[in-house]
Amino acid sequence: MSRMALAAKQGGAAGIRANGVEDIQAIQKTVDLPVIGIIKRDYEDSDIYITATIKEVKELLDGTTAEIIATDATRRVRPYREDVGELLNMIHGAGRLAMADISNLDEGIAASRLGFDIISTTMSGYTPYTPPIDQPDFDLVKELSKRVSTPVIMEGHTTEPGQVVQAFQLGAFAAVVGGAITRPQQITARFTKAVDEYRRGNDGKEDADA
Ligand SMILES: CC(=O)N[C@H](C=O)[C@@H](O)[C@H](O)[C@H](O)COP(=O)(O)O
Repeated sequence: MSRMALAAKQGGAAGIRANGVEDIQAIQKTVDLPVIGIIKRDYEDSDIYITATIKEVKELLDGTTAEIIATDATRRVRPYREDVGELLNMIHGAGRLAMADISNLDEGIAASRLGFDIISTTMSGYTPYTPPIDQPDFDLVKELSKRVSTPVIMEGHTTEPGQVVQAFQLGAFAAVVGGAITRPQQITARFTKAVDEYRRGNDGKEDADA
């Protein structure tokens, strides 16, 4: 992951969002970009998995110097019924910035009021009450940017550079791009899917002409 981060820096990225203490440490040794740190961990009593509890916040604070800590700030019940405000206070108490991963406008406004420093559209399409999407949630970026003074980050489902430009046009402060940069399997599948669709549409005729 540190080499991925270096490649992203060489490509002009302004920051890195990374998962896990070990990877973040390696990334911070390799690049001098600001880091958004998260820990993804599953819990049995909750669907929340991005920096879900105080434990993960503590691990990130103790184990890394990530400038920003992101946590799921959706309205879903947290593991052990913890309060997101507690996680926020811990992050601020350690002098770091807190980023709220939300899925809709209400959650974004609530996170901004609670004192989060950054609101991100990360969870749109992933909560049971938001429709599945195959492109960034531009409406959410636009509405949030109008309604909160907190910086808004567009994150999730980005596949094209033009979508990042669109985010800025709609008022975003920044964009986090994941799989389109870091997941070769996902990138390859976009190409093979396009070819498969073409072949199906032509009923295999292009093979006959070849
Ligand atoms: C929902 C969830 O777990 N999102 C995660 C958040 O850290 C990552 O797996 C995503 O890669 C990231 O949000 C960027 O999104 P995309 O890879 O679509 O550009």
